[in-house]
Amino acid sequence: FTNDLKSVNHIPGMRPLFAPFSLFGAAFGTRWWNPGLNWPWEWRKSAFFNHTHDVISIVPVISGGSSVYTCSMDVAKQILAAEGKTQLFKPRRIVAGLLLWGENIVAASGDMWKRHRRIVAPALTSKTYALLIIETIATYREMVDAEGWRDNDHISVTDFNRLPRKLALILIARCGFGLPMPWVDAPTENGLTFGKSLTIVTETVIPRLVIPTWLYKFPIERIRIIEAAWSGLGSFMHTFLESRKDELQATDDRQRGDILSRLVTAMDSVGKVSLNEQEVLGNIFTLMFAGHETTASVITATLGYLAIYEDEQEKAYAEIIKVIPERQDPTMDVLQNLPHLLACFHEAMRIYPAGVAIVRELTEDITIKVKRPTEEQLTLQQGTLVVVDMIALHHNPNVFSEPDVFRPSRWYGVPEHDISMFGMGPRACIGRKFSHTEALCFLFLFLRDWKISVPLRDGETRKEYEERVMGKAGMEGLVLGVGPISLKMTRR
Ligand code: HEM
Repeated sequence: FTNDLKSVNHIPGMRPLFAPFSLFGAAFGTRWWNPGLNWPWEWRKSAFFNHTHDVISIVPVISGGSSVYTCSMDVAKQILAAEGKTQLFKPRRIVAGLLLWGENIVAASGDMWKRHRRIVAPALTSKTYALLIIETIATYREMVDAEGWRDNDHISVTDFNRLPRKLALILIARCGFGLPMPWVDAPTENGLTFGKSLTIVTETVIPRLVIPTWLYKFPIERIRIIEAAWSGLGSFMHTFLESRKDELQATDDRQRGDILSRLVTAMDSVGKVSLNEQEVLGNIFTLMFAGHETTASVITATLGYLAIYEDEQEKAYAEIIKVIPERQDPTMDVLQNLPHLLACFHEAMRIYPAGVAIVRELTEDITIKVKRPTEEQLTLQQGTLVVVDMIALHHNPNVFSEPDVFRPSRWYGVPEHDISMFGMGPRACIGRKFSHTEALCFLFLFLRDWKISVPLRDGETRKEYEERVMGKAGMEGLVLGVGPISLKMTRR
């Protein structure tokens, strides 16, 4: 413990029994003696001594390694700017959940990361975004039919969160990989639909890591279903990849524009632009995780806030009907011309930054400048685990005034590369445009057709509702999201 304190330069902070990223830490939940997994949300105001400290340390007394956390934009930028040289590394134990299918862009470090990024980032092209708009419109219509909304003028939906989650998974599957995934799909031999298997797989990464393999032999229904979903999907993906390879070889059609065709093409290349089959699979699954829960969680939060703040909703509606008065469907030009709606999406993302933590291990000492509590230089030692706490950073009153207030106008005119919720430096998100296109297109269609409000309890004010419902956030799968929200919808 004394050595651990020394390794983090005695920076003040928490001294819990278990480290947050350790097995015991995660198992016990958030209590005063154990931060657990939800402390970044629950202690977002207090953890950094009410934001009077730019950095804190967490040094566990019983088990787990020590770490240094920051809630400062300046410090985060100083640390992440070092990426691409040699000073940062993604610890394998932290990204283990992302390695279940193979090496990939999110989990890799150093030269391996450069190779993956060089291939995967350019695989998202203008053709991908054009397809995404077409598919978002089609999927929205499928959803309206399947949910029975077409002939109703007044609708109440509980647990609205499941709808954007399903929409986003369908869209990344269809547009990224050409995978067949309708809103309502047919069951297969083992009773699991393709969509259901994919959903189970994306939701059970942590159980899959923790459950020992021998337990899969026992007749426990829940575990049997998890196993069936993982193995069924594994063999499906293998066959699917083989057939796409044959298709591409037969037609030499390398210009299809979906992400998978680009990745499969990299299997034929050599050196700095090549991937093997396991790496292609690894990237497919990683993009599916990174590309659906994040955007879905922010779409839900945006609608949750717009239902409470009706003035912001009316402003968004006015913007929508101004760009397309005849209720036509949106095009890319139209979607790029919705500054208020985009600002609403960014503000919901600031309050719930879906990517909660940027985690790196230092491969050499680095010296950073901090401002709080006093201006000084601080040396962080090689081997230190450094975490940018995205929740504390985006709720830091030194960066965002009145951070608890939903105020979209704070994002007007902010350049794209300053939208910090997508990360910073060379490893910032490659899916920003994908996420913007999908979210704006869906929000456009939804708000054009429906006026939304919230089901208040008797005598409850909107402010009280906001505290009761929007204050309850937590980890959903691998990302932060608002708890279940209900919406009342009235046809426009
Ligand atoms: C609201 C939506 C999203 C948010 C808030 C978000 C957030 C982030 C953040 C914070 C990072 C940096 C992580 C780090 O440095 O460790 C990141 C990286 C990444 N994101 Fe996103 N993301 C979103 C949507 C997407 C989508 C739609 C895709 C894919 C289609 C995607 C793919 C990726 C990938 C592949 C990386 C890793 C980049 C690298 O390491 O080089 N993300 N994202």
